[in-house]
Amino acid sequence: MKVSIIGGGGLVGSCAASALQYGGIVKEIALVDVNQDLVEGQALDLLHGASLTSDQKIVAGGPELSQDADIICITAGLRRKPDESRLDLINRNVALFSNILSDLKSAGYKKEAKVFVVSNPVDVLTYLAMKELDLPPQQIIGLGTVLDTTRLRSMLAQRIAVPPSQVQVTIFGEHGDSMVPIWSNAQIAGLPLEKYPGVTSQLIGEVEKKTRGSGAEVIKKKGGAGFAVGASIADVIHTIALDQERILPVSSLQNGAYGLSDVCISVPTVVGINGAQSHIEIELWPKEQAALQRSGQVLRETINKVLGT
Ligand SMILES: NC(=O)C1=CN([C@@H]2O[C@H](COP(=O)(O)OP(=O)(O)OC[C@H]3O[C@@H](n4cnc5c(N)ncnc54)[C@H](O)[C@@H]3O)[C@@H](O)[C@H]2O)C=CC1
Ligand SMILES: CC(=O)C(=O)O
Repeated sequence: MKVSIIGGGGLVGSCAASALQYGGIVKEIALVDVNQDLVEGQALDLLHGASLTSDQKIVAGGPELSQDADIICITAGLRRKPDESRLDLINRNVALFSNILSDLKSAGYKKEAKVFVVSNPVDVLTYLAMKELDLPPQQIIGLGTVLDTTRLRSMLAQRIAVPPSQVQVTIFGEHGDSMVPIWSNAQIAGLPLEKYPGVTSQLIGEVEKKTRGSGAEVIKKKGGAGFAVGASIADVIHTIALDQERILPVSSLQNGAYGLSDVCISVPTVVGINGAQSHIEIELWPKEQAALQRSGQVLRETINKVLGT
């Protein structure tokens, strides 16, 4: 299993590469970036730790490194400014992303390749990749609300002093302001969240607010997300590589579940070796269902505005 990371010289791409190195599951990590010195430096730094981590091949270079990749992860992009919404970023990022897709098409890629989009605004760029690349839609996946979901679980766990892995709550919708935390099915170790000792609606509201503001808070304090997004990327890549068919809130093209269609957005998705294999539809509270529809509309309107499709 070979993974190429386009934007691998940057913060997100290099943190993803480091998480993949510790994971030890993929055999080859190829870092691609327009900043040649930076990407060579990142690859060298990873290589220096190889004898302590795993026996992976680590290389750096240009778009040709994606030709034989099984998963092409795109993290290249401009960062969000602290006061800028992720959707505002699209005007600056769409041209850059289109160039990357053109480079990919010129260099060539495997027909079984999975293209995994992380650059923001991730849902819109996932849709653009799906339109531009000659691949089945299920092979195009966006990170979607995987990062938001781990942020929510981890911070809720800290507030109520339980292990983060025992918190079950998922965010659907846009990776952005209209994200929809699904509290109707939330559990702690299989127990209903609302009955768990110490959980109040005020606490839930506070953790939700903190999660919505997490991206901006991290940008303000350290320039951008790195470790958590790197771990999130590695989690999705390992799920594909091991064909685990785990249910993850990745972004993918919708074809009717939850009344959503012709938009890439996060809903629970079975992820395996074929990519985003199917969507799982569950009953939501009416206000959650309505919020998800609104989130889909936000993305559709943006796609109409900036891509004209
Ligand atoms: N979906 C998500 O959950 C998250 C998405 N992001 C997004 O990830 C993107 C990258 O963020 P950072 O790594 O912090 O930025 P960064 O500035 O550290 O890295 C971006 C890298 O992309 C490279 N690059 C630019 N144009 C390129 C091209 N045509 N081909 C190859 N490489 C190219 C740059 O040289 C740079 O090394 C941003 O769009 C950011 O908003 C960041 C965090 C979370
Ligand atoms: C930058 C971004 O999208 C995040 O940290 O959530």
